[in-house]
Amino acid sequence: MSTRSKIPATIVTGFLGAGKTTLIRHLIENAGGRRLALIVNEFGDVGIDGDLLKGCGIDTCPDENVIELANGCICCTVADDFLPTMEALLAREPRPDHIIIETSGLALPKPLVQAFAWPSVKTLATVDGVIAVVDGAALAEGRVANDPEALDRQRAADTSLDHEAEVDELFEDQLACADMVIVTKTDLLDAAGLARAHAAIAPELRPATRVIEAAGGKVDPAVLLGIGAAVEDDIASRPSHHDGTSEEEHGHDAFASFVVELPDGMSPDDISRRITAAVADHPIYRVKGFVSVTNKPMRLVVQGVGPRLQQHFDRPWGAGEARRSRLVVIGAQGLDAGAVATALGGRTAA
Ligand SMILES: Nc1nc2c(ncn2[C@@H]2O[C@H](COP(=O)(O)OP(=O)(O)OP(=O)(O)O)[C@@H](O)[C@H]2O)c(=O)[nH]1
Repeated sequence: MSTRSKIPATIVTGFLGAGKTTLIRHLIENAGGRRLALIVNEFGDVGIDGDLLKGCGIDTCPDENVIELANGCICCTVADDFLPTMEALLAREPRPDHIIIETSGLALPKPLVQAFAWPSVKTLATVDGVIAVVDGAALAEGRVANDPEALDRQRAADTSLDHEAEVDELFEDQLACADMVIVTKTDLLDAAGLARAHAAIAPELRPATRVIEAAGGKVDPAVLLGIGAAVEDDIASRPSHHDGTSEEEHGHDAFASFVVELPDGMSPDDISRRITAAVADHPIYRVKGFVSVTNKPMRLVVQGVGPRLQQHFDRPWGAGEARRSRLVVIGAQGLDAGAVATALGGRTAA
């Protein structure tokens, strides 16, 4: 048994586009000297979130402390990807003070918590808390995280699948596992919208779960870290729709993901118009990526969550960096990659 104290780890879960990366970015920037290590998992195989979290220029969170796991959903690859990564991280000197794990928006948090009961991890680390991030604006509009009309069109086209049930179950699992819930995007909400968002999550919460509101991910790290829940010892009190199911039955088959490569010369307005049209016509939950705009030295970050779209230039393209324009698209199973790529004015990347 190690005489050293266990390293606390915080699992940040939440549906696609809820605001996990934004919350973690603020946390890194305000970590107050704590040495943080991040494990970032994405459903698609292009690491957008990891890239956004790297290069934040904070000494206590250098790039090598941001580890990307982009081979699919972390909850399905626990033994192959997550455990070896954790073991390597726990062997590092100096040890991190705290580990933050951002799951993909489609991940179930519980299998990840269970990994902390593995002997190689249990003696060295503990789950300090599970934080579920929920999209307050989407909840206020009466959608968990998706566009109900697009889903209805999809269901009409494919009656064998119940995508809404999959999304709802995932949402409920993420909330039922949480020690703390962050209701994001409150800057977009009035008091009535905020009340609707709270009402939508209330039935899913365990009695002790704290709910915090946030705009722009601004939550004091002292609130997020140090919950001390030792979640791996309390797993039985966190019900899941997927208890007793195998990895194949987690329901990720209900989702599709691909990358669209855009040609040079598209303007931010072109891209915005095209994404808006594609989201209106196809069951797309999430679009995100980096775009090279002609004659602009800066990289354009494109973020779509359901019908809501944001763009900003984040940093100059590096000297030796290929200026590629690539968007990750995540949607319901059966999403027509070719048709979406055409609607976006590009082609699917190999
Ligand atoms: N207006 C507003 N936008 C927000 C807020 N938090 C996040 N966003 C935006 O929502 C979009 C998604 O935010 P992310 O932080 O990338 O969400 P995520 O949960 O990490 O997304 P995935 O990893 O793809 O599941 C981005 O365009 C953010 O700028 C907020 O508090 N207010």
